[in-house]
Amino acid sequence: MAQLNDEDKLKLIKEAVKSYPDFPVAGVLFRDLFSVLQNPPLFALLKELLTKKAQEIAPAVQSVVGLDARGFLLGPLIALELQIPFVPIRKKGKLPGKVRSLKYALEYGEDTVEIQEGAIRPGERVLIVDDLLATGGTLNAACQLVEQVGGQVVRSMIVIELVGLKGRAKLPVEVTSLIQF
Ligand SMILES: O=P(O)(O)OC[C@H]1O[C@H](OP(=O)(O)OP(=O)(O)O)[C@H](O)[C@@H]1O
Ligand SMILES: Nc1ncnc2[nH]cnc12
Repeated sequence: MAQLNDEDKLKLIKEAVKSYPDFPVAGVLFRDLFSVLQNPPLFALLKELLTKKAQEIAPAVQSVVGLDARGFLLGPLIALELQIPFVPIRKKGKLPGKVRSLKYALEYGEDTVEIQEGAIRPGERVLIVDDLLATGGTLNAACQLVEQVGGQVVRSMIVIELVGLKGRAKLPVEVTSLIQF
């Protein structure tokens, strides 16, 4: 795969994302990144592209924040490669110690996400990573939470952007997506 350019690599990754109509509810076309992770050469390409992109869009970033749950599959790969801390944002009730919480609206209903106090130093330059951007509610809540504990969100990055849902319009920070549907 060494002779492929980045565009070719992204095309292969996009082709490997399996789509499931009407999951988890009728009317949703579910885009499943796990089908890429189940293919080691493609997973390696994804890791390479994410790390390269992170260095490009967020120079001097000091920590990577990943979102529960699928952001935990990607964020640590980047953080380890860049030798900076990985910090999780989890759904309510999963993180020990003192936490800061934020409730946010979903398409239907609401959810709460949390971060550990002290996980990010004041003024720290943060890159937020997740697998997918749909309505933008989750990523927007994550940006707010990082700012509330004193961090500075310099950029966010996701693998899959569902363009039709216009999630990026909801975000206070620029978002970079590798592939778009
Ligand atoms: O842009 P939004 O409309 O907020 O949707 C995007 C979020 O939805 C999915 O997570 P989900 O909440 O399904 O959790 P999971 O990763 O635990 O499956 C996805 O991994 C994003 O985090
Ligand atoms: N269509 C979708 N596919 C996968 N994950 C999602 N999270 C929110 N919408 C999604």
